[in-house]
Amino acid sequence: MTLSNKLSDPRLFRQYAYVDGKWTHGDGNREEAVFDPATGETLGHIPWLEPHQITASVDAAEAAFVHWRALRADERCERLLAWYDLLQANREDLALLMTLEQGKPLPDARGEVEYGASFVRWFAEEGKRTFGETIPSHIPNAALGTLKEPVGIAALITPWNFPLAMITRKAAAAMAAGCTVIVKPAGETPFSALALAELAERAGIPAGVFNVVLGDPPEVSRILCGEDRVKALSFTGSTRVGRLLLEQCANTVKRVSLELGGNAPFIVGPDMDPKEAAFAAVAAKFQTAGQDCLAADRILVHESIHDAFVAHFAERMAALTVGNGQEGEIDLGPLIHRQAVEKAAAIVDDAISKGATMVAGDQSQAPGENFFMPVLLTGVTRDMKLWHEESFAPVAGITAYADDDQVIEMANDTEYGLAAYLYTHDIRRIWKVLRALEFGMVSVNSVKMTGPPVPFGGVKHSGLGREGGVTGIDEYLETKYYCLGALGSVSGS
Ligand SMILES: NC(=O)c1ccc[n+]([C@@H]2O[C@H](COP(=O)([O-])OP(=O)(O)OC[C@H]3O[C@@H](n4cnc5c(N)ncnc54)[C@H](O)[C@@H]3O)[C@@H](O)[C@H]2O)c1
Ligand SMILES: N[C@@H](CC=O)C(=O)O
Repeated sequence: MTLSNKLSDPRLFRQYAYVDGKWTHGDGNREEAVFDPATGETLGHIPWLEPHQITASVDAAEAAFVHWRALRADERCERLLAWYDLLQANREDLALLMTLEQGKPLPDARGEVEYGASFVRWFAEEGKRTFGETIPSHIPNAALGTLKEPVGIAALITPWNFPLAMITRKAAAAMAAGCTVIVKPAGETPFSALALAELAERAGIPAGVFNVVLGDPPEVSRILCGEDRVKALSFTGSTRVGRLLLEQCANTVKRVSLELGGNAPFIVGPDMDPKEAAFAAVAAKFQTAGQDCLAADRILVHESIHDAFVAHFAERMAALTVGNGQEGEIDLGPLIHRQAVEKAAAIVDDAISKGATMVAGDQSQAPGENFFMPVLLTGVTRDMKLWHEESFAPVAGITAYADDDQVIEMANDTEYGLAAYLYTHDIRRIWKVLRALEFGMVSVNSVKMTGPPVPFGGVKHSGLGREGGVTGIDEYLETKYYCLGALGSVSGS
């Protein structure tokens, strides 16, 4: 059965790029296969656009910008809300597409569709609140103030782990601000992006406002980052590629937003119930099979409850089911590809060779070549890759600590600064640790921390800027200051 036959609406499965409102194939006959990571089956093919076709997407976005920015904010809001309604109405198909190309369990994929759609609704509304300000004038008979104006064309480059929400969190903000966008999704998961384009068209988003380009990643990004007409780049992905793109944007002095890697500490205080904390840590570590920028990568547990915590963690972890995300009650789907499995195995081997203890994680039970069974390691130390690198795999590492000062220092001992978790009910400890953590987001006694009202983003090498929340739209707005002089009757009010 082909993929389109599995969908209620077969037209949501597109194997073309989407430029200027047209489904487009590559002029050079280059293409890429897309696989189901659970089965290795080929789901379809996508074209790689040629350089002149990427430039044509910029032409289209430039032409569309003139009209899109001229709409009233409430007119853009109406179209974005129509898009939101279509995402909701097609939730099942979008979730199935996502599970097939990304591997995450269907309930998680449904959750991501909901999550991704929520950004469209949020920014549809926020677009109506891009207020400028009135500035009390220090210049005689002048009126001073600011206007908020769209920056122009935004290039949005996104990863495979959240194939839909990482696009809508950027695109909805940019489009609500009056910008036009060129999306370059990850080659592993293009079909969610293309379904978004199909639904954008049905929602009445004009041609050229939302474009999806496909191609060789370095080639596409070199063109988009080097294009002077592209005024903003928003990238979500690895720190390695983020650094590269930041350099590429230097010549054209673009607005750059970067949502990069994480290496989240999960700190458990001595006052915590070890079972409650261990169950929370399992949830924070294994979502999306550990392929999550918020994954609890370094679990730091007070020495007084360490052994009990490890026992509860192992018990909860043993109950996790691993398998094809389309089937039944699955907790963990496959990793995205075989290289990810090999990287996970190497990180585990490295930790064991440096003295970590493997409590659980029998890979002979893996249900396929892209699957990695959850691993629990104790005695993790700073010389191990598991401490410094984002494993992006279901590998949990636990380290004991002695006091708050030590755990703060340990938690901050990473180049990353995206998210941190803190589990304790001691308000003094909460305040002290929360303030001392060098992370953009700190979640206290809660695994869930994200959503549309939240300013999502990191410090240090985890990125630049914030997405979502009331400030997320600012990434796509310029502030224009005005001074209206010689007004005669106006004084400095
Ligand atoms: N901070 C966040 O909000 C957030 C959210 C999701 C994922 N991430 C991060 O994303 C990473 C995982 O995603 P990934 O493996 O897709 O990341 P990646 O950096 O390999 O790829 C991200 C995007 O960049 C493109 N790309 C890859 N190599 C490129 C190159 N040399 N030049 C130009 N473009 C290139 C890819 O095609 C993809 O579209 C993790 O580090 C994760 O933490 C961060
Ligand atoms: N889970 C994150 C994405 C990171 O990979 C989010 O909620 O945005």
